[in-house]
Amino acid sequence: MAASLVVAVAVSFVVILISVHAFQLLSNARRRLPPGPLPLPLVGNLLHIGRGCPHRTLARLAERYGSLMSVRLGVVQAVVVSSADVASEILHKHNAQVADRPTVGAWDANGHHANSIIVSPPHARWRALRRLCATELFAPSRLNALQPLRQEKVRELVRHVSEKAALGEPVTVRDPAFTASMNMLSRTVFSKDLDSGPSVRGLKDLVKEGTVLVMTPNVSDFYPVVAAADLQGLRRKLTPIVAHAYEMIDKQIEQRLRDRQAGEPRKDDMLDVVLDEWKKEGSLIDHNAMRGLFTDLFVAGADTSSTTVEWAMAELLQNPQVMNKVKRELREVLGTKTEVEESDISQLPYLQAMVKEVLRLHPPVAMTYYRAEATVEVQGYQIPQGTIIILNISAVHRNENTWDNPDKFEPERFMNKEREFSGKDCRLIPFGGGRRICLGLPLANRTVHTILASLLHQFEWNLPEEGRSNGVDMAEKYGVVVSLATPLKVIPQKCAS
Ligand code: HEM
Repeated sequence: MAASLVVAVAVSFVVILISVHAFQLLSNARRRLPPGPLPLPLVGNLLHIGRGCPHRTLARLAERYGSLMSVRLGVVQAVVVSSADVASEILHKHNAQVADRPTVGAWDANGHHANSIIVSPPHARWRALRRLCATELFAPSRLNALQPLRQEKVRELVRHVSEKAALGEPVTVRDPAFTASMNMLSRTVFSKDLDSGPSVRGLKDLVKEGTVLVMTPNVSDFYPVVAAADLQGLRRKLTPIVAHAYEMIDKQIEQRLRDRQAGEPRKDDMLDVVLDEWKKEGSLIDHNAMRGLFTDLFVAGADTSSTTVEWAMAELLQNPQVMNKVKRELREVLGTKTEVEESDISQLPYLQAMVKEVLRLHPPVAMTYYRAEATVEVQGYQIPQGTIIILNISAVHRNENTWDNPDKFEPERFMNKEREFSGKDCRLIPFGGGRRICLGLPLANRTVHTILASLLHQFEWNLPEEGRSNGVDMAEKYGVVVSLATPLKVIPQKCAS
């Protein structure tokens, strides 16, 4: 009797599941969703996407289903954009309706979701913060004024590599590049290093551990009804990490307020500007918004820049003729000057073309995510309100309808071409586009070019023995950034001055 009851319940469950699924498929067809692989009950297309490098799997699926493709992530409806034309419709024509972000379960640790500029809905406080960033924090005049503080960090990087060169030891490129990017950012925000002394590993580890947790596929994001339960404990594990980051930021805020009271001169860095804004009557920026903004700048800023440096070195070692051309340009433009400064970058068109090509082939943020706040029509299909829009930057950058030899590393394709990262030209969008375009673009541009130019101008680079016979392992690892799966190790040799 009991056994037949269990069978009856199980059969009813399967019938309900199949009916709901069939109903969903029918209503998808009625809603004119873009085509896509057939979703399975409950898991949707998660099995199609797999766990390795989703930007690659989705690009392959798009070859079959089109550059606007439906996928279901668990029970969450999404569409994937894989061409410049469709990206342009999303980023230009409909951007006002699709500039929200999806909820990221783990990101709500310590209430960070409400404070984070990266995931905030595009409403009043987010707009106020973005305006402040564009007009003040990342304005050329402020970045120029803080340049000497960053230059000290470039010198420190060169000193570190020189020591390795003197010992004949290899450098694991991503490590000093990460430290330099993090410190250049920290100097721009707080006029000091946050990671000197015993906390060096502290800040670095916070960012690394935090990003791993955020990028772990999370049941909460695919089945929002169970999000509160935090079944994998990702939000719980991230909570002390965010709390620690907030604590570090609070210390900087408190110290600066004390300095102000003691009549210390202003530093006019990002912290000073944000504190001024906070004190204004009716300001939308409160203590939590400051914590959210500064935490997000470190999360978004350091790994992206250092990963770009590592990919660039990897491509240059695979393409010695490009390496020689960049070095020759540096010699011709800088002459006997050994130190590269941010103001030199505009005189180095081939270096800039090379960085563009690196960001085309290896965009560190391979996919970015939006959420439709209203139903929009794109390419004759409907994207219903609430749908997640995945912009597959990597697929757009390797689309063969846009690029000749899309997988080939050819910086020359950017020489004498007006192709900037502003998001206007959707063929090249490593910083995303529309209202949510990367906030740190102006600083990232300076950081990446200066670090790379310094490393290339001052050193010769050679692969260690095993790399010389096998070449660089260019396999990717997916995370908040897409990095080389095997960290790149190279032996520096100081150039004769
Ligand atoms: C090579 C370096 C970098 C790359 C490739 C990069 C790329 C991106 C991309 C693709 C997005 C998503 C844009 C979109 O959704 O349309 C983004 C967002 C963002 N980036 Fe960057 N980024 C870099 C460096 C930085 C730096 C240095 C900072 C800060 C100092 C920064 C801060 C941010 C922030 C705060 C957002 C979220 C903006 C929002 O949602 O309103 N990024 N970045």
